[in-house]
Amino acid sequence: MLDCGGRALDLSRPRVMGILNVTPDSFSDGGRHAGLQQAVDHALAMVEAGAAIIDVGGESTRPGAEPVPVEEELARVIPVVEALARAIPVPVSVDTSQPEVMRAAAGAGAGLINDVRGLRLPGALEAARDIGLPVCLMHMSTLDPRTMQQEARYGDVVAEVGAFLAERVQACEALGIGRERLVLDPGFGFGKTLDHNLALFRALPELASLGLPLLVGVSRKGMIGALLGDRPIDGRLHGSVAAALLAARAGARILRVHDVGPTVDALRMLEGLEARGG
Ligand SMILES: Nc1nc2ncc(COP(=O)(O)OP(=O)(O)O)nc2c(=O)[nH]1
Repeated sequence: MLDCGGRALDLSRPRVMGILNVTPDSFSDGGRHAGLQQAVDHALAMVEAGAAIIDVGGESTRPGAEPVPVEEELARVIPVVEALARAIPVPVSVDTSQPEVMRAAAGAGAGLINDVRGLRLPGALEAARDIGLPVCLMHMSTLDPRTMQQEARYGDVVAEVGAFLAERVQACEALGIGRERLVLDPGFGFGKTLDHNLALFRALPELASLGLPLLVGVSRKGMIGALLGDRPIDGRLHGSVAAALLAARAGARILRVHDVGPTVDALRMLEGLEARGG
């Protein structure tokens, strides 16, 4: 059980994290939920469809994305976190690397920090320590989405991503952020080629053996399109659901997805059929 600021996230079985991008330029749904009411309505619909947590992001981190000024990220994210903390019964996570946004989001009622940069920006570790919420630590090859794909070079991607995550856990523990607050994420698509992503996906059981809950985010990403013969983004639903299902079977505990209903149904089928040995 993850204590998300007083709201529990039961990780005894795989859970779905609904993506709420309040950005104009996210790779698959930019601009769709930029208004406050649209954002709240979409979050409510995802909770209704079975999302166990809603992830609010104000900065696109797709390859090549331009950085967002902190003031702009705050303006996009904090009103939505405040509204959702009142409107929905499940935890709200904030997808940010900025310490100021982490602190403001915690004050606004966020229950988890989702940092694609693994608390590597100056002040991020201290902010995470101070606010006391659970943190998802994700691997990204550089700190900048504009360069991460150029830096997609590994001797052994699984070993190197695993070592990175272990190092970030140690950095957290050194500041008193206990393992019980940590979630790990190999960062699919963040400075990885297709082959790297496939190697990491196949190594999920190994990464799960690090002993901390795994978050997997492959929804609608390039690796899905590539495996479906360069399928465009709006044709990646079925592939995304299949990948989420296989990630859950491999040990992932949080599946970060755009399409909550189909993913929840797939996980329920997995649970029902496998639990009953069907
Ligand atoms: N922990 C975690 N967080 C993430 N945040 C954003 C994206 C990118 O997807 P999306 O938010 O849909 O796109 P964008 O970054 O363009 O907003 N992927 C992950 C992920 O794989 N893991």
